[in-house]
Amino acid sequence: MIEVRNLHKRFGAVTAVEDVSFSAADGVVTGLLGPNGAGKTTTLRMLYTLVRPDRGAARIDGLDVAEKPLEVRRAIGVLPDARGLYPRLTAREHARYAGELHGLSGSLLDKRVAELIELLDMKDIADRRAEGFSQGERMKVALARALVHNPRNVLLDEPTNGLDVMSTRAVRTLIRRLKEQGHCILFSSHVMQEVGALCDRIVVVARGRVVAEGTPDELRARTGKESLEEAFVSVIGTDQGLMQ
Ligand SMILES: Nc1ncnc2c1ncn2[C@@H]1O[C@H](COP(=O)(O)OP(=O)(O)OP(=O)(O)O)[C@@H](O)[C@H]1O
Repeated sequence: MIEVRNLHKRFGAVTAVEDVSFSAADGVVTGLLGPNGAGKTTTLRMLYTLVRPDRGAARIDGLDVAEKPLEVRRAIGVLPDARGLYPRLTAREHARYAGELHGLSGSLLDKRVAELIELLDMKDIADRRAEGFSQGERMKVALARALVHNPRNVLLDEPTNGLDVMSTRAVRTLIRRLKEQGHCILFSSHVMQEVGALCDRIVVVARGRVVAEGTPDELRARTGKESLEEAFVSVIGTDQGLMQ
């Protein structure tokens, strides 16, 4: 469960996030949708304790991100915007290393890593070094690393960015599975089709502010638009940066 209340963050003269509030419940896929520069990544970075909010608060499973950063990090799995892999480690070694950092070991870790390799369809790359991996392969490794400790809350920054159709489908299937298992999933995207295909609730952000929030049906009803696409354009005021 993620609760964000009145978050603010400035970088010098740039206000990246201005009074952002929303909640993301367990067993629900919540999408943070907005054009480039809207403040999605900065919001996620505050949630995963990389950036300290100037004002406001965020809680993950009741833990305040500024007061309990270590506990928060244990309760979340993060796919950050920079996927940085170690070129000399294999896909399996990446997942194992992340698991060890979370205190997993022995047969429990072996089993979990094998499960993720199966789930993410990574068998053919599992024991290859990451050097030279394609974008989709890198994404799968980063996802395995994010999920190895079976975190209750999963934060994904643009998880399907640059993926082909098959890899996008694999990521969508994984997200649906996590939802069925009761995880809280928050993902950011600037692609409205992606958010429309996956999300139960959508938080629309533009220029650092939440401009609309609700289920796809609620957003359509509120704007009086038949398609979700038209509803988004209506709340943001432009379709710039929201189409793939
Ligand atoms: N470390 C930083 N220093 C200075 N400005 C920053 C920093 N991080 C973000 N910003 C600025 O804050 C604003 C919001 O950026 P952010 O990355 O949060 O947007 P976003 O919605 O994730 O965009 P995108 O879809 O392009 O990733 C932008 O104007 C960006 O240039």
